[in-house]
Amino acid sequence: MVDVSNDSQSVETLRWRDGRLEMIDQRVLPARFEYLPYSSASEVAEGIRSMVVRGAPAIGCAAAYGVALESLALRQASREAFVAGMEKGFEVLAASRPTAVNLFWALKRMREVWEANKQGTVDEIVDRLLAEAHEVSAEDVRINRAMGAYGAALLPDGARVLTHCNAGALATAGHGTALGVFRSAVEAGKRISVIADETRPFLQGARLTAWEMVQEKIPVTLITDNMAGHLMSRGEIDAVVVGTDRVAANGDVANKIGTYMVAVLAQRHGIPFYVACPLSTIDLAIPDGTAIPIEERSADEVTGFRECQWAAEGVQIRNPAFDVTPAELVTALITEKGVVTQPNRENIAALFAS
Ligand SMILES: CSC[C@H]1O[C@H](OP(=O)(O)O)[C@H](O)[C@@H]1O
Repeated sequence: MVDVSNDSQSVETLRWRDGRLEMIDQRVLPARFEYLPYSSASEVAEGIRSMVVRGAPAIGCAAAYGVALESLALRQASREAFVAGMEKGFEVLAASRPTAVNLFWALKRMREVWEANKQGTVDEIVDRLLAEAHEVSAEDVRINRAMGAYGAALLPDGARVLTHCNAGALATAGHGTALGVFRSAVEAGKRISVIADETRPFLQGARLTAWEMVQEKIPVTLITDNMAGHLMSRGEIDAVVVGTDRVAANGDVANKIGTYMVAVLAQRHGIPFYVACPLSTIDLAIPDGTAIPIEERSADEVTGFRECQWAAEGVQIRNPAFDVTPAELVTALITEKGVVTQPNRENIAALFAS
């Protein structure tokens, strides 16, 4: 049992140690808890692509550090090689995964710092980029706590809340988005219990959400993905809270594959379906969910898990990693600026204007 049950924060998904980034290897949790070291943009990009780190906000934080690491790695290069290397670093990070908009939000933010400082000395550039990367992560935790407080107010004492995938501390720089709502509810004295979908094929629910909740002694029950409807029909689920990877301007929500099914079932049973959504995950440039790029991952994530392969040889495989829940199925978006009920183009735009 790893001791993460301290008062100040949940598990530290990413950390800066001795001039390099370290990230928890989420591919091997809960069997092993270990940090892997990163010293360049390309290494971080591979960590994002292979899901050492995953979850929209965590991906954004990792990418921000990837840019800062690249400037450190190029410190001794000629000015021309430094600039060329930095551009390559932005490019390789942007190509790591397509759906989570936080990746592109973070890279845009780091590029603004790069453009504003690239006439300065290399040391000045490195310092400014690293300071911004630290701020992206520190801000993420503050945002998650603000969002958590708004979300906690929506949950009645004793609520049994279903979540899908992992939108926890492991998907962020800390506290979590959907799981941040649960943490904030518990901090507010509410006796909520969590029902976690295992979330095939990468099993973020069984491996990550269950682990986070057990570590912090928040009651959690694991179910397979095909059980949610049955529990809802038996009145055993009071609310659903999930995270998101990208929300379109009209409120359509991209999230882990299987979320759409949960949303349809929730509507069928009159159960509120909430999406914990930092503003950094809303993409106003995308008009609706049909324009959100859906990542298709490798077949071997479906055919088995590590050494254990169960699918018939030669079978065709699909592995879309996300799906889109139409805005009309979303009861409310929970953001750091408040709760947006029945999200639509107008009230989302108003969020940014407020
Ligand atoms: C708080 S964002 C978490 C979000 O990211 C997950 O996807 P992945 O594990 O593939 O990065 C999933 O969609 C979660 O809801």
